[in-house]
Amino acid sequence: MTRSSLDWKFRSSENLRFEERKQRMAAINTDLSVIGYTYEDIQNMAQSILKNTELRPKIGIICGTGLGGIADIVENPITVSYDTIKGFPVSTVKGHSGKFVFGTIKGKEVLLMMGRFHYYEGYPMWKVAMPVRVMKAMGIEVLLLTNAAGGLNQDYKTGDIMILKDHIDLPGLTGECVLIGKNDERFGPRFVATNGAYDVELGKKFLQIATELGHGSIMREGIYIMIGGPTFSSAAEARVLRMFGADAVGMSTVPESVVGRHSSMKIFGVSLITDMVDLDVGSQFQVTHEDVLRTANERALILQDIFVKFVQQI
Ligand SMILES: O=P(O)(O)O[C@H]1O[C@H](CO)[C@@H](O)[C@H]1O
Ligand SMILES: Nc1nc2[nH]cnc2c(=O)[nH]1
Repeated sequence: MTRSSLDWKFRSSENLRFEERKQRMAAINTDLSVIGYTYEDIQNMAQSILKNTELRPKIGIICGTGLGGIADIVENPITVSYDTIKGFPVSTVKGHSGKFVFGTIKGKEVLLMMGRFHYYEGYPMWKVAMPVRVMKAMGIEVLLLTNAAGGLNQDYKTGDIMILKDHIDLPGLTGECVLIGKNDERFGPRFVATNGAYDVELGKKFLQIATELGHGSIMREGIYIMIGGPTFSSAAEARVLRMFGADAVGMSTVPESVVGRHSSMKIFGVSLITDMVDLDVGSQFQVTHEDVLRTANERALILQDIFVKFVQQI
């Protein structure tokens, strides 16, 4: 290689590095006022989805991992696949099929999200919960959140069903709150209280229905903590989460709950305890996504029975 071609190679790789550095700086200095979808984007998405149906449900359900079976109780379903909605993210996790389902449950109109978005999929936090704004724009007033979670409370068992009393937004506490960015007051206020986010009456109703159906012994009420994932917690980390006061851990729900609250929605949350988190440092037990899906599948019918009655009574 001649000296001049070597020079050229060196200079072009320097230029590349400079360009890369410039791009990185631009990303770091991203103007927060342009992050996210505008109010108009959200309205447009909502209107385009609603073109598929005459239904105008007020109850929205987000199905957790492996909990898409809730859709089996929907009568006359009309599905709208996420990939047909311009600007909508796509589901990438097994157990999240990636579509909206409109229909009725015992005559009551509902909208299901079969497939949510998680931070660990690579979506920025504001995108993870953006569909909640779309649901609000479609007329949803009551948001029912479901998830698969690991049990931290040692009194819990795999297969238990935990009604959320409260949550801990671990990403939010460490600077990844879903509401970071310029606030558009048409979505909700700049500052929003998140205490008391989970509707007490809805919680009581769910518990009562589950108990009447004979499932009282597996019902729990507790606190959900969100971690970013996709790693399941180490035993030492899980001990910290338990010390924080959490009863169950998962990688979702909290951003949706916060955005729902910001949008003045009534919120209910329920976790299926798909596995018990190992708190024993040194243990070789390794939970898998398949374990989570298996428990979700085993409890599908019970959750369906409870949801039929629950939705009827909202
Ligand atoms: O929270 P959902 O979506 O139910 O899923 C839970 O299950 C997955 C892990 O198996 C994680 O995504 C965790 O958050
Ligand atoms: N251990 C554990 N189990 C889960 N099941 C669903 N999510 C989780 C999680 O974050 N940790």
